Amino acid sequence: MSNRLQSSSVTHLDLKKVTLIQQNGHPSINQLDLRVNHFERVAIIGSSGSGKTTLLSILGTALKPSSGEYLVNTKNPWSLSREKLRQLRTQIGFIYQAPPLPLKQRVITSVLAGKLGKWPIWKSMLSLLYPMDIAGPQNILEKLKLSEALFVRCDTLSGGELQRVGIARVLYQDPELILADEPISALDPVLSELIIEQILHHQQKTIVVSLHDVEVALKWFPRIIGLKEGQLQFDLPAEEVTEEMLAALYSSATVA
Ligand SMILES: Nc1ncnc2c1ncn2[C@@H]1O[C@H](COP(=O)(O)OP(=O)(O)OP(=O)(O)O)[C@@H](O)[C@H]1O
Repeated sequence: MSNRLQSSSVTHLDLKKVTLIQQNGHPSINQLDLRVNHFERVAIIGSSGSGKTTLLSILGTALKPSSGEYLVNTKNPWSLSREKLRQLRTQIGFIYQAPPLPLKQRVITSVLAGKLGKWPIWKSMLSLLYPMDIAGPQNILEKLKLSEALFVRCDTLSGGELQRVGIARVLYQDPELILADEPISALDPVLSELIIEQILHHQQKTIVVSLHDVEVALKWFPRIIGLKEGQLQFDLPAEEVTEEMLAALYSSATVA
């Protein structure tokens, strides 16, 4: 069996009436039905607080639904053994708005950490002390216009540079599912386009990205999900999203 089709492979994702209630009793995601198919490219748009990060966190198994069902390849990840869930998570890469990188760490170590879940323990431990691969991270950082940062410490980088280190780490991880939360929030328009292109570069991945930049979403993603108050406002091919739909999505009027 090929490496890409192990039992931990991520082929499709299903949310069935999923609700996520926060500690304050507020539902960030409310009765959401959604299916994401293998190798799909999906952009989630919606105003601040509409639930984009929460939805991505559920898809990435960082948050467990309060009710409803989340299935990865027809299996509930929360019913898997600890080891199976760990294996599944090695196939999920999460790109954060502000990546939680140890600031004293060198960039190369932070990028190599993308493989920690996939390498044997001895190699992972050694890579924290001595880079086990230089060409791999260098190659990815070059594509993200950050090759000069390979050996510098993360605390010497700007917010946009740090954001790209977080992206490099996930690209180095080479997961089957990429979830990206506002991956271009700290980048200028030229870099934003380049980075989105790099994230989408590999055809054999399922990619779900939240974006505030609607133009970028419509230009690069064939499927657009409009989220409002934790519910689907629309789920359409990009070419069918109209100005009126966008105006309603970002208006303060509440969901009926
Ligand atoms: N830990 C938490 N405790 C309580 N409420 C939370 C928590 N995290 C998020 N929320 C609330 O859940 C809702 C959805 O938040 P979420 O971060 O998913 O939105 P978002 O669409 O990603 O917002 P943004 O575009 O500003 O990043 C918001 O009302 C937010 O205040």
